[in-house]
Amino acid sequence: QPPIVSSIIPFVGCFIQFAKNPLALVRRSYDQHGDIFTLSLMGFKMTFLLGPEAQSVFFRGSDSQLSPKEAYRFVTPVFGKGVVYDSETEVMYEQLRFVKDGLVLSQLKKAVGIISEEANTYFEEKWGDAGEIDLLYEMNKLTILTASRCLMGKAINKALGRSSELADLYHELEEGLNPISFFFPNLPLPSFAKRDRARAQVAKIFHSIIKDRRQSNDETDDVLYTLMNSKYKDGSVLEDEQIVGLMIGLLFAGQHTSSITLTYTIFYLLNNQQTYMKETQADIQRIIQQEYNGEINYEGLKKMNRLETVVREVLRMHPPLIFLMRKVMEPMKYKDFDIPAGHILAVSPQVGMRLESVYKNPQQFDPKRFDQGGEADQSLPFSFLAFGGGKHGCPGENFGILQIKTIWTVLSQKYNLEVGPVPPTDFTSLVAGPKGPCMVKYSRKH
Ligand code: HEM
Repeated sequence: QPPIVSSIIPFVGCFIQFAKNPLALVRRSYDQHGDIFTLSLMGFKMTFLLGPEAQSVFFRGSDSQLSPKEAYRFVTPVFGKGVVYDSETEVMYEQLRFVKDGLVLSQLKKAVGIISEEANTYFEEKWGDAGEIDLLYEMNKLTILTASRCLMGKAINKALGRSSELADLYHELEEGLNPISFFFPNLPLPSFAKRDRARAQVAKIFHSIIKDRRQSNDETDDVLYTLMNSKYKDGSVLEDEQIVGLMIGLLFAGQHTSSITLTYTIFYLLNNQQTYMKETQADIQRIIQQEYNGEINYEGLKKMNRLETVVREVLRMHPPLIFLMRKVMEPMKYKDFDIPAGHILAVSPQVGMRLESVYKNPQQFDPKRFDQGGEADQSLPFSFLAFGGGKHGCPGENFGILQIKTIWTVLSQKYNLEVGPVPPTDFTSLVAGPKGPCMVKYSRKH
């Protein structure tokens, strides 16, 4: 069996160190034991695989051997019953297929127009000419608007009325899913009760949108339309409850991950004025302004290579999902080690992408490593982990990156920003982002 990281307290094991600073513990254990080791946490055995070779075992495993469902069941209070990880494996695959069908290229192309329109309106209405804001909070509010409009059309703005309501409800959903909920999903915590109330309210709003769509015979071709018209292999359609759960799950998966990455991207760009900021803005001028006459579109954004490499480097250094997990269903082997059924198998994008053996000078922000022909092109498969990999790799990768690029393009053409140094990361929440508040001064460009 893999080496067990020693601890003095039986049962509790390394839990206290893990809860305080999980990444330091994982990194220390890697330095001591190498690419596979087990942490004992409140009776759970969590076996970590680190480095591309070990990580490939995680991503190449079949679902019957390495189950994401069994590891992620704790999200059910948010996603809902019968949705993705709470459904039979075959049904889960089909639901994930519907999601992928909803995020095809034609949808992404439309999304750029929607996102830039929403972002423009948001800045005009909320920001005005000058002021100071908490960037992370603002990007959260904005991305939930842009993403929900892309998923279910203008009806969401009408249904919400007040633009911050959905963001507030989502905040409560997120507060109710912290790392503790993985170990104790049913504790009677106040944040869990709040989470359940928030879920019921979000579900009510989404149900009303589905009902309106049906009654008005609206055939707007978006993700909601795709879900409403998808059929399982047996010919049945999704129940409304499942559609609602998938929409909640998609927004949940995509919102904080994107807004955190966007916030860090802005901090890194502004902290690298003479290099990456200059290059990125020159690209906006050359591509968006000159080539496309100021129109922000999919083709133009795709050509903005420097911005893309900045976003990828931000994701390497600050992946919002710091641990990915599967439950071992059948005993398996890695090198000479037997991993027994029942262990939770984990990879850590945060630790794994800062290994010196994988990326040179891993603590240094260097987007050029993602240039064509650069260092990252020669790296082994499963070196870049921010979007996971294998059959459960993120289906929202292109959408997420496009959303970040679009919002930055709108924002940076409108305002000058003044920011402090890049904030440290808060690792206590399930989705790890900059420690707030992230105060930023802005003034309109003339
Ligand atoms: C910067 C933004 C994003 C990051 C860093 C990110 C990261 C990830 C990662 C690491 C996984 C793999 C989880 C695992 O293997 O256990 C994942 C899965 C997933 N993501 Fe994303 N994501 C982002 C944006 C989005 C967006 C915008 C959407 C939807 C529109 C989305 C939907 C999903 C879904 C549905 C899954 C589950 C896939 C499966 O289990 O097969 N993500 N994401």
